[in-house]
Amino acid sequence: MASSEEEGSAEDKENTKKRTLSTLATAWLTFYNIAMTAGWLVLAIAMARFYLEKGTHKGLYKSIQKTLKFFQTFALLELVHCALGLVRTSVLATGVQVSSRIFMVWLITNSIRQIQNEESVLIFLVVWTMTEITRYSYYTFNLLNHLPYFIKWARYNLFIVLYPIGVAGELLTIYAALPYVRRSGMYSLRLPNKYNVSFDYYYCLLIVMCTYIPLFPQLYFHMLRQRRKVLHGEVIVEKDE
Ligand SMILES: CCCCCCCCCCCCC[C@@H](O)CC(=O)SCCNC(=O)CCNC(=O)[C@H](O)C(C)(C)COP(=O)(O)OP(=O)(O)OC[C@H]1O[C@@H](n2cnc3c(N)ncnc32)[C@H](O)[C@@H]1OP(=O)(O)O
Repeated sequence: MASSEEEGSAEDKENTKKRTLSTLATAWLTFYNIAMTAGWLVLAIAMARFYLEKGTHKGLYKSIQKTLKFFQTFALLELVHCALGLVRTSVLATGVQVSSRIFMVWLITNSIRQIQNEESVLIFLVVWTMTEITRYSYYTFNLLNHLPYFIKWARYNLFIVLYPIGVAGELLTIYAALPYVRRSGMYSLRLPNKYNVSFDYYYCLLIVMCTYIPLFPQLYFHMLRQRRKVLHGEVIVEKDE
């Protein structure tokens, strides 16, 4: 049987391990959030400079695409943070949010050059940039225990208008892509083929557009609940947590 001294030292070791892990997690998250805030700030400055110099949004996507692809893809780490339990966040909401962004960047805007100059692309780019600068700076200052109220306010109020505008920009962009996808048959597999499988990217896009109808309200109401919790101190139990 272990003596109470041995039990005490095992408990101490366990506590030290937990503290080290929590310090490492906080250090990593602080680094991650600072890097992401900086990345989206770089994007904001690049977009503003492009517009001031050229006086048009045409060509803007091409000029910022590398930075956008890098930082938006880096956000896949948010799923890892959830999976490892580093953040107390909704896995479902994070999964939908991140996958739809990756989808928009890689499988729509990056893949279909003809739509890159659409106004709708500018809309979601501006909205995403405003959202992410606010969100990541909120997380950073929160971790450092120095959260200015205006950042907290912005994080839990701006989304009320930015979310619907961003979603409208995304849906209009997918809609603009439809004729090009239909004409080119891109990412589609027609029968007959050796796998005996058919896939039509055009119909896939129509389905993705339809999935916004049930999924977007879920995200929006999730954020409204977070808002009530953070700004008004209400205790809320999330179903998937
Ligand atoms: C394969 C094809 C798929 C296609 C699917 C199509 C379906 C599409 C449906 C709709 C898509 C929406 C599209 C979207 O791209 C549109 C826009 O973004 S428009 C712009 C406006 N957007 C927003 O405002 C985004 C809002 N969303 C979010 O903030 C998050 O992504 C979300 C996951 C939705 C919510 O975040 P969360 O649940 O994490 O809430 P909190 O921020 O309050 O955080 C909860 C706690 O976790 C801590 N946390 C989270 N992350 C971090 C971090 N990185 N570092 C440190 N701490 C973190 C946070 O502080 C909270 O902790 P505590 O409770 O202790 O304070």
